[in-house]
Amino acid sequence: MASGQHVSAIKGAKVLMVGAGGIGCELLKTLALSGFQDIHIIDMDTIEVSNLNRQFLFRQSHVGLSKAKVARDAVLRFRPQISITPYHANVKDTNFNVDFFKQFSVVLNGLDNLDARRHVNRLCLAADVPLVESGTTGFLGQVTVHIKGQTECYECQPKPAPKTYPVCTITSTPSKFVHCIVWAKDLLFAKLFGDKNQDNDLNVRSNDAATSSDHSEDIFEHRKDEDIQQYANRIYDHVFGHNIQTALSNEETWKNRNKPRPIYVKDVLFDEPIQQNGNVDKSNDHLSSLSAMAYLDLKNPQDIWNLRENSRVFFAALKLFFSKRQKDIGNLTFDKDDPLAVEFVTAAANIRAASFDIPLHSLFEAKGIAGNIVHAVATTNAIIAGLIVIEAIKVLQNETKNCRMTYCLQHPSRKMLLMPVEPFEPNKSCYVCSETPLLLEVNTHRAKLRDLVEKIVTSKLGMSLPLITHGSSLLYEVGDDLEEDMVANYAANLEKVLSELPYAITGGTIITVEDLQQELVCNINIKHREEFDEENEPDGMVLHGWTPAPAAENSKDATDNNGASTSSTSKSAPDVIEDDDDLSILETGIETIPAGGQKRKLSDVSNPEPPVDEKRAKKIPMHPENDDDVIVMLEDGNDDISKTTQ
Ligand SMILES: Nc1ncnc2c1ncn2[C@@H]1O[C@H](COP(=O)(O)OP(=O)(O)OP(=O)(O)O)[C@@H](O)[C@H]1O
Ligand SMILES: [Zn+2]
Repeated sequence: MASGQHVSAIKGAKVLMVGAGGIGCELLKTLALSGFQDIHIIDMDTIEVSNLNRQFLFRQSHVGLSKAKVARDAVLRFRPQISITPYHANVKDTNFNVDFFKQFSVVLNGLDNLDARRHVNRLCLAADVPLVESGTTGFLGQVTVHIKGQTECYECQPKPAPKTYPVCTITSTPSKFVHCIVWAKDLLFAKLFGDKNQDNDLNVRSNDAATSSDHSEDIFEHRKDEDIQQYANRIYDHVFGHNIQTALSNEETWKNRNKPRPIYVKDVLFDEPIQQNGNVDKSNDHLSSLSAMAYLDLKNPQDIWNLRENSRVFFAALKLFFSKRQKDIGNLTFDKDDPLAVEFVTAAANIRAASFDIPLHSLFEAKGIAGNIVHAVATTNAIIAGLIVIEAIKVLQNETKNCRMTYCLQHPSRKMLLMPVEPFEPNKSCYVCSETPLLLEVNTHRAKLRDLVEKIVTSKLGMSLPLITHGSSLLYEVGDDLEEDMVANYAANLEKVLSELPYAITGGTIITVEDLQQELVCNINIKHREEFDEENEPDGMVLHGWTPAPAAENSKDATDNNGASTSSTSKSAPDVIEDDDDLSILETGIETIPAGGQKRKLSDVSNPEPPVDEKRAKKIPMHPENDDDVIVMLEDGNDDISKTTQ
């Protein structure tokens, strides 16, 4: 039962919700039913069919409409007296500035990507508004509370780095299906359909220079007037036959490994007239329905195709791309929502798997691995939304000491499914919420200002509207209202190496990087360094004191999820207490949390890396049930795992 104090805190609150997806729909409903009267919602998306299974405020007829607006209308139907203000917009838009944030009593995030989360964190710090942050991945979830000066900010702790694999495992010695998927998606698919100028390690290297396929770079080019089937055969024989044969010549590699088997078209489709493999004209012309499975009459995506079927899908998909989606070729990146791309990648991964004697997988499974998909669990979203509201109410009543970060586990640990943890104090060396300077090692005679802006300021520090100064001189700035000569001046600076800028950046220089919208200011100490390791330091510069986050959050920032992150899923499956059937769920209601509750943190739930601070090492024991089954990856730069529900 809510006390009078709760009621007035709730009624007087003006709340900003960011994200009206899986968590957001649950959250809006719970806020409305809890008595909140003034709710603002920002969401940039429109409703998709795939949202309907769990985003219960939306119906089929809403597909294509703004999530924020439809969510408002749906809730007003059962709470017509409250005020809900929707914004169909990106929270990074400049009109959502510090003044906009200042009007709210608390901000509640139901987002699905780090880029937006970091942005909101910074605005909340600048506006001094408490933030309740959340995320879910399948059965796992978390709610954390961030109050300026009192608790950690969202960026005080390192975020999980994307799971990566050694290049040689992918190109030469795969041992798991996921390696074949990465090869098919990031190398073969990218080579055939993506940007031709991108580096690509598809070709294996041979000890014998004469047979090295580095010489056959143009093998992947579709030659003018070449029949598509011939082209497809050539590619097939090259990547599954010739390249494997070449790899076999590196005998050292196979001393302690099973040798792969080269596979050629003639071995697999020996009795099939080649032309029948690609009667693509039967296929429907509508892009979204272009499907190799459809015209090969393969119906069940959960079937595991044999080598021959995979080969037929490979040819059909490749031919459909070249005959029906010619315009896309050269611009494609793998998209889990592109059925033809999924078919191609599944087939190619399976053929490679067959070559390396790795068990084949169904399209359904392959899509899950390739798209970093962890199936969403509506109940987790509902639990997390409830916890967000509980924490928000504590924040509104200034009961900061009672706030808890709560982790929702997949299996009970010590009879608990919900694990509350006392929030930590701000990290004194966090460059976002403290003023600790960063250190950048860079070759100031080689790196250009453009490198600094793109590799550090934008991608690592997550600044949208940066301004770079050295002493009192302005080196670079972004904005709509800049004068023409300034724009030209900054454009010229971008192309200059750091030591040749009008106000030279050299070893010992301190530059200031600022984001005007986020009101974030960072000082960066520059340290000149001559050499960088190409493999381990590909940026040619190293930033210290920065919280690493998944690379290039490019997809729907890209593609995806509500949150708890990727690789963490595999590493953080909580301990299963097998004999514990009668689980009890620890109540985390405002009244029931023991003051000074357990000070321990499931750092692995949100962070697969070892705890930075020894204090944090008191983790709840965990072990993945089966590491291989839950592996997910982020090579494509997606910051988070995506999820779907079947
Ligand atoms: N920068 C942003 N500004 C505004 N809204 C955002 C921003 N980034 C993400 N969102 C919103 O956050 C919500 C996250 O919800 P959710 O994780 O359920 O994703 P989804 O896109 O609805 O579903 P799925 O990714 O599983 O298909 C989405 O509705 C998305 O539009
Ligand atoms: Zn911080």
